[in-house]
Amino acid sequence: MASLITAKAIMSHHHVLSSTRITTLCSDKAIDNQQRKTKLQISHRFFSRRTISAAVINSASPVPKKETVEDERRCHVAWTSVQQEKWEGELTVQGKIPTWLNGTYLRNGPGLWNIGDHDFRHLFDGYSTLVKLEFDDGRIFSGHRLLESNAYKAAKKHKKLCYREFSETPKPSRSNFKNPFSGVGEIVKLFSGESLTDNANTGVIRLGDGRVMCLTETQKGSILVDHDTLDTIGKFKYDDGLCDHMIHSAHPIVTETEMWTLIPDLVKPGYRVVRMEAGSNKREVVGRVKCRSGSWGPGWVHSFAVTENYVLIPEMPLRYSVRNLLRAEPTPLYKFEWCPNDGAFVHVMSKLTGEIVASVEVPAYVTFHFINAYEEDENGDGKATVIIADCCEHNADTRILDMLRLHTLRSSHGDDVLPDARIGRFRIPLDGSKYGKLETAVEAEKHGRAMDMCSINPLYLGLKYRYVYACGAKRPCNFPNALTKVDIVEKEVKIWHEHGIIPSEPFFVPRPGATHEDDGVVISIVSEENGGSYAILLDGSSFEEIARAKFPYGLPYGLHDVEPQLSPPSESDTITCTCLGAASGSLFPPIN
Ligand SMILES: CC1=C(/C=C/C(C)=C/C=C/C(C)=C/C=C/C=C(C)/C=C/C=O)C(C)(C)CCC1
Ligand SMILES: [Fe+2]
Repeated sequence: MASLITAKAIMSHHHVLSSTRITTLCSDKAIDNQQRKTKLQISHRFFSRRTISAAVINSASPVPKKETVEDERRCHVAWTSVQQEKWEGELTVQGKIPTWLNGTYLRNGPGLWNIGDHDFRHLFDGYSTLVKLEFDDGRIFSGHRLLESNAYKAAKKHKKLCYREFSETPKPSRSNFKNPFSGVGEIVKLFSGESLTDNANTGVIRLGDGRVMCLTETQKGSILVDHDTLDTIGKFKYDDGLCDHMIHSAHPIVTETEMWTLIPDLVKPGYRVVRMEAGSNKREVVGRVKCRSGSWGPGWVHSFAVTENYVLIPEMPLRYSVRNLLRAEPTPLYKFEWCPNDGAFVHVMSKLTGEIVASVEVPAYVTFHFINAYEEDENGDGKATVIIADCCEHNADTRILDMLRLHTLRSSHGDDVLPDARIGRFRIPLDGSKYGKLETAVEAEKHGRAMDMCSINPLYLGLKYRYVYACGAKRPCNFPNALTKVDIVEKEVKIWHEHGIIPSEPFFVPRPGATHEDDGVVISIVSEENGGSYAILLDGSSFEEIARAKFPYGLPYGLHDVEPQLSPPSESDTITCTCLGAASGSLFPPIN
């Protein structure tokens, strides 16, 4: 590892370094003695200083004013593109990293929101940027790197958008402007997946066989990376005929032995539930569920949940819309439409047989991230009677999607504009009842009425659990600005916050040998108001700071860390934690 780390690099970031220090963009001047030996790895070609033109995204939105470079300077570093393609170096640690914490933490997210003079609209449009924290005997070696997706490479080459991103559509070429058949061509390109992006900016997983993959919601955006160098290895080639369906959940559920995911069917609205063995590239269809609502498209499935024996398939009233997928200009709900009158549902499929064992109507909901789910045996006879599934629920309010427009995020004036969210708890009876319940698990005021980007102790995946780590808020805010630990049994919340910060998804790493669910550390990367960034380690139990390590530059907000990937614990097993080695070592089964 040391040899890889020797190429430490420095960058000057115009948000980090004040004019009294280094003022040039992407300068190769040394920042301090330790970094003087470093080698710069910067690509100037692609990153330009520019005027930011904030675009109008829909008729319902007011016309945003044009931003200037000065505006961008003033905007939070969380919403500012990285200034170079890659960096690698050692961070100076304040505090003490636990000696058992060895291995690599990975985070994925959009980190570059402009090509030449064109600025993207939405947080989810940005090009995937991986960040790593390599914990080695109390030291942290870090780095970031843009993912070499075809979408990013083409944009870099042609200095323009070439694929359909979340809210952005490439402009038709001049020759196509007057071509009456170009619309048909666009439909073909969309349905063949050709025009869709492979910008895998959403999640990162480690498969049971050790391969590390970045993901977005297009299947072609499944890209293998080297977790050490952050090099892009190439496309993950699914060895099955299921790619025809183009889209899948961005959050598969991965264990040491298998991977589960959902593939929505846009033509015959429904979902395929698929399973892939560790070491294989072939997914098998375990079962299919038909949508219950009469709407044209299936509900959006960004994520879903599993228990020991079941897969939960959410059918949200926020539905894929083929019409909106095709539009050149984004609608208020981008590729989706809101159809609450057609009902909201949750389906439960047996992992073993693929049979649907429950399909219930529930109150309308909007969720992107399921937290966890488990089976409950209310009669005590060993037979599950109900499924509990928790998610970050946005009070059935779709405004959150539009709140994540870059213009809105960048023009924060201290107003309290973040719509409320809560931990939504589904109770799904397995007795054939028609209806399920959706309740608030913990009074939302306690976590600042913000709740998203969640994680749990990965050893409790699919099992009864007690603690949720997530981003919450200290109001007023326009984005979650605090880390929270929620005890969903005692209904208590701990908050960690510093003025002006935007923390990324907290990632819980259990301590080897732990006997309590919250015995471990929580890792997050924080973007600061002054343009800086640091990695933070909190104690999983007290939720107090253990250590932090400052980056020599500011990092933008990131979406997700590597997903949990542990075998469910059994009484006699010693479990090796494999969160990319984030906590290498042996863990004993947790005690409930
Ligand atoms: C929807 C289609 C696509 C893209 C989908 C993508 C990139 C979805 C990403 C969703 C994410 C990152 C959701 C995160 C939500 C976080 C929230 C709500 C945080 C709230 C904080 O308060 C394409 C792949 C472009 C193709 C067609 C369809
Ligand atoms: Fe996500």
